[in-house]
Amino acid sequence: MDLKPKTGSPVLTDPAPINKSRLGIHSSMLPCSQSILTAPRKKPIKLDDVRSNGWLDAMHSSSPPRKKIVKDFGVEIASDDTDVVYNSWMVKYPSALTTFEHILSHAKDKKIVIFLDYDGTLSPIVDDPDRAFMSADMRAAVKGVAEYFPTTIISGRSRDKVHELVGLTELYYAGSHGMDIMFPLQDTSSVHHSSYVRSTDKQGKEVNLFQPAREFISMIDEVFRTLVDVTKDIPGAKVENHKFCTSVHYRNVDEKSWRTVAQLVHDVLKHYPRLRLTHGRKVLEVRPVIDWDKGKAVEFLLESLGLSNSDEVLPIYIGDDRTDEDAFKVLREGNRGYGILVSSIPKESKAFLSLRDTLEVAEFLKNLVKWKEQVDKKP
Ligand SMILES: O=P(O)(O)OC[C@H]1O[C@H](O[C@H]2O[C@H](CO)[C@@H](O)[C@H](O)[C@H]2O)[C@H](O)[C@@H](O)[C@@H]1O
Repeated sequence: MDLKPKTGSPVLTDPAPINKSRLGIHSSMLPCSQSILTAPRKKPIKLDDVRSNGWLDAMHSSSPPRKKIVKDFGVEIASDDTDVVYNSWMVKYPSALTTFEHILSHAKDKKIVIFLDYDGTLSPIVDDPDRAFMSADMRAAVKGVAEYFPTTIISGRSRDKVHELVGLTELYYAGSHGMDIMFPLQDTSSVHHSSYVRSTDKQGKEVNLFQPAREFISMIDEVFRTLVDVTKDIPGAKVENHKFCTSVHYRNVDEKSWRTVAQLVHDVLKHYPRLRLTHGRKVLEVRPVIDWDKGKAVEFLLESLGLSNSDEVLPIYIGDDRTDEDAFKVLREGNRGYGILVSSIPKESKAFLSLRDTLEVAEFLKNLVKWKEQVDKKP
């Protein structure tokens, strides 16, 4: 895998907009038989102006309100009918709760491995990123699955921050969109990466640390400080430093100023050809131009944990964000496991299944635990 930083202009990779004609197309939910949906991607665009390069459009479509989604289907639908739209979308992305038995039939004789995104998956989206807490019920559900199945949280946040928010020691953490992975010491001779080092975790236990963007730490810190400075007069703008990437939030910025935010970030990035921009939920994410994302992190972890044999292992990845699409894609294209999209609105995705919100995520995790307890009880 090529981990060398590439140079060139930052390129936006926005997902395809929702295509009404795709609604209602039934696809089998079997990982091995479902056709691959290749969302058309925008061509790389030179970053000159945030309106012409698509940044603003992407900002408006990020985490859109329900009304806007309905409009995007190209038809005027009374709000009561949005459930009809959601239900037809679910033909393509069935609920992981109602198809639970089906998932289990694929899990038979296989080891389930769980990957969980944090924001929007384990904690509901809230205005203040510092107050995105998990409920006690969710924490218990995550603790439960981690007791039975190898479980990793893969977040855009820094590893330390997401560990602090989740507060559990019995699982693994990958921060900065998978660019900072801590995993247990074991025989790593099968791992084809040399970029991991020995380290110790918070409990003083020896672990492996994989940080493919290590050389970018000081650059990210510099950009973080610049972004804080240039956005300081924009009410509501918030910049976070995640060590290997940095985020500029505009959720609490007046929509009239979104263009200014985008232009400021764009102007800073012009000086950093080795950094690129991606879009999250009302957040602009600046990260190194390296061939690494949540999908690569999933592959790396499966390999590092000795779980890469797809005949014996069933990975399940649950996430809500555009960055989770990279992981869904890896599972779909590798014909293994299930990507589960958390969304209460219809959204084009590479996931196989869906869950409506964090409450359904907790229910799904608890169902897995109940099932495993029953299986283990059987003589
Ligand atoms: O990969 P994730 O764990 O989903 O992290 C992605 C981003 O999540 C956070 O921002 C999002 O959640 C906030 C709290 O609900 C919300 O206020 C914000 O609008 C969302 O974009 C986090 O703050 C970002 O840094 C992460 O990149």
